[in-house]
Amino acid sequence: MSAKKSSLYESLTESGAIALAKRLQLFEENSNLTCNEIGDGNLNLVFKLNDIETGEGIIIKQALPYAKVIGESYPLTLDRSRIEATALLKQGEFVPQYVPKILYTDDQLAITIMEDLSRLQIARTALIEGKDLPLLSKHIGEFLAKTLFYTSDYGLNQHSKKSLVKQFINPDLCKITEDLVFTDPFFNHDSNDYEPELGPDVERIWQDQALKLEVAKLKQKFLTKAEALLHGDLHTGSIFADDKETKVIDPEFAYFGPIGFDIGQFIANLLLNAISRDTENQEVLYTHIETTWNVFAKEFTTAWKKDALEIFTKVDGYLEHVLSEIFEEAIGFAGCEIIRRTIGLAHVADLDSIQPYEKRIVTKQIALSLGSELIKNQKNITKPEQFKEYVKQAVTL
Ligand SMILES: Nc1ncnc2c1ncn2[C@@H]1O[C@H](COP(=O)(O)OP(=O)(O)O)[C@@H](O)[C@H]1O
Ligand SMILES: CSC[C@H]1O[C@H](OP(=O)(O)O)[C@H](O)[C@@H]1O
Repeated sequence: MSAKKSSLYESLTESGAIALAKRLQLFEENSNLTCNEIGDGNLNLVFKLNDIETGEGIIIKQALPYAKVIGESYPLTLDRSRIEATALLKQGEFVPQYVPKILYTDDQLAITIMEDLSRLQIARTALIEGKDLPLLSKHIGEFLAKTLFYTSDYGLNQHSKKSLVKQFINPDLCKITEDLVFTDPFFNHDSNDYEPELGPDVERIWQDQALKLEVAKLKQKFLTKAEALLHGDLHTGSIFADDKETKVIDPEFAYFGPIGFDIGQFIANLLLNAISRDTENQEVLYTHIETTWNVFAKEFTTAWKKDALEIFTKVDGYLEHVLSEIFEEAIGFAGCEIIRRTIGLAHVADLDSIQPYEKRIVTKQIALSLGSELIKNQKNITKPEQFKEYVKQAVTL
């Protein structure tokens, strides 16, 4: 079986990508172009085209009718390309400074052509190399506050919100998250992938009924709480950054879900990087986590006070209630992301590149313990400053 595709669809080759770019007059007809397929993600093709003389470049991203990392046995809708391009354009209305410029889209060919961001570095790689990325959390806090507030029922009128929800019905990609983040890691499922030394720790997770009850509640929120237009996969591999600039890419998992999910995924990936470091180098990550939340809360509050449309937003205590629910859910979602990145199908280089092997195993044990603690203690962690304490507690378990 394969995903539905139009008769116009064909997957691009490097020479096909050059021909397309010239046909679209994105370069001069006689320009001398190079093209390389550079996709290192799990799902799509990414072609980087450069003009040899001027150095100018563009990126052509194309969805395949299946998940690249698994192969044709895992059909996947091409509609994710439309969703990704539409989400980038929508986010660009609120925070153009934090998303790539879109040059062209074609839903039939499942193609998005965008600005080449190669001047920046993928944040995960930069953090693994020990870079600080000083503005990362300030920028992501603002990205989160504005994209989430202005697509929520607080910031949109009822009809506009519903019509936007219709454009972002994304069942295939949501199913991946429902399975890989919220289900498989908590059961003995074939998709799980972990070192044999982690067997007893994994078994403990599968047996932990209190943990599984909390995961069930979080999964239910992911399934039903259409609060705002999420990025849907906001890990540090979906962010380009340097010391001054930040750009968020790859929102093909976008759908209307709980605001805390985007925040939780980002925080989880900062924590995964933190625990991969020696203790003395972890502080910068905890500061990033605090800043992400503080900037998010400040910008969300500003938008609420300035632009809220919902009449109840004027009621004392409602904003505080909404923010504390978002925070609590973010902690729980962060715990699920940490566990799935440790023992599920899709790992992260922060953990998998740790040497020697014994240190990698110990760090993964810490990750599992930390993920479980966050899920079970959502209600007790009420401030971002408390993360450090919980990590320390998890390390000593
Ligand atoms: N706009 C861009 N500029 C430069 N490189 C990009 C751009 N978009 C994607 N890439 C490269 O392609 C890789 C995969 O892109 P991504 O959108 O994450 O694909 P996938 O959807 O398969 O995960 C990124 O890690 C990055 O190296
Ligand atoms: C079979 S998809 C696994 C995993 O990959 C996605 O990430 P990315 O597109 O950035 O490579 C997403 O996190 C999925 O859970």
